[in-house]
Amino acid sequence: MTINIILAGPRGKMGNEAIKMIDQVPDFNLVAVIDRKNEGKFLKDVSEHTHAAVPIFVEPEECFTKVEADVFIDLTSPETGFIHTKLALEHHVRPVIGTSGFSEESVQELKAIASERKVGCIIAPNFAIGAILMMKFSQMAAKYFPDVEIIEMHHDQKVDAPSGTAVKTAEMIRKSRTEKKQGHPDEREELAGARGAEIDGMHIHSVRLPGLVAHQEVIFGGPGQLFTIKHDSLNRESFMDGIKTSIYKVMELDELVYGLENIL
Ligand SMILES: NC(=O)C1=CN([C@@H]2O[C@H](COP(=O)(O)OP(=O)(O)OC[C@H]3O[C@@H](n4cnc5c(N)ncnc54)[C@H](OP(=O)(O)O)[C@@H]3O)[C@@H](O)[C@H]2O)C=CC1
Ligand SMILES: O=C(O)C1=N[C@H](C(=O)O)C[C@H](O)C1
Repeated sequence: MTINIILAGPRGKMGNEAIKMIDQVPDFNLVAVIDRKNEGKFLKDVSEHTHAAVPIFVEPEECFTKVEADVFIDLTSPETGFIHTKLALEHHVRPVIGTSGFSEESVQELKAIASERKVGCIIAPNFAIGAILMMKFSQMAAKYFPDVEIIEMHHDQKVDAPSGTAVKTAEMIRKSRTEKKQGHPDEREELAGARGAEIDGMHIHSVRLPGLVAHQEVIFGGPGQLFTIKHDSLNRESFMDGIKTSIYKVMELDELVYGLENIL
């Protein structure tokens, strides 16, 4: 079985790691990349094993029109990722999307296109198995601890805040938590943003520092006790098993799945 893959964002931190992973899986074949820069006609030195040169496309539409592929991976930015995903679905190339920051409306719009065209698609705010468990355990804990604060910490090159993982965590917690406006009823921010972002009365705090990769703590509080669930991605290899699993799984789907927890 050979799965032909197009990847967008090859010069990025994740794109680079994903190319190494694709190269190591005998079933996977990188057939093209989409990049807003094209310094050479072909992608050089990306692979010790890819024998054919991999063409670089600056125009995504041209890429999907000219190149036959089974799966499309996006690791860029939310606006670009959304445009790419739409194009991939329209060309019947199954998207596996790691790019974070898609709005709920964007996900719903893509879901409708995927269903209408019967094309598999996976959007995963986090591909690390430990992060998925952190979200699942948080969902379980929220049934007993409705008071919760989410603290996500990332490298200082991250453009979107809060992280896709933090938003997904809050969405999953929402399913089991009795809705509650947390903190003192008269609470006020003396400095705008002091209490972080809010989803259904839960607060999300975003920390950005050099030295960090991707980390999240979900802290639950109850009378006389605290309960903390924590996950750390120490490098980008932590996301690769999830991408690999998604590439195989998306081949069997005919609709959009949002979140890796739904395919594991
Ligand atoms: N789902 C998951 O498990 C994970 C998801 N992510 C997400 O993946 C995405 C990429 O992360 P990361 O690799 O760290 O980021 P990087 O900034 O390192 O890489 C992003 C790449 O996308 C390119 N890009 C950005 N905007 C555009 C655009 N408008 N058109 C074309 N290319 C563009 C950049 O090009 P240029 O260099 O020219 O700016 C760059 O090469 C982010 O959304 C991040 O949150 C990250 C880690 C794990
Ligand atoms: O930008 C990152 O690095 C990461 N982004 C994703 C997110 O926004 O949740 C996943 C992971 O946290 C790393």
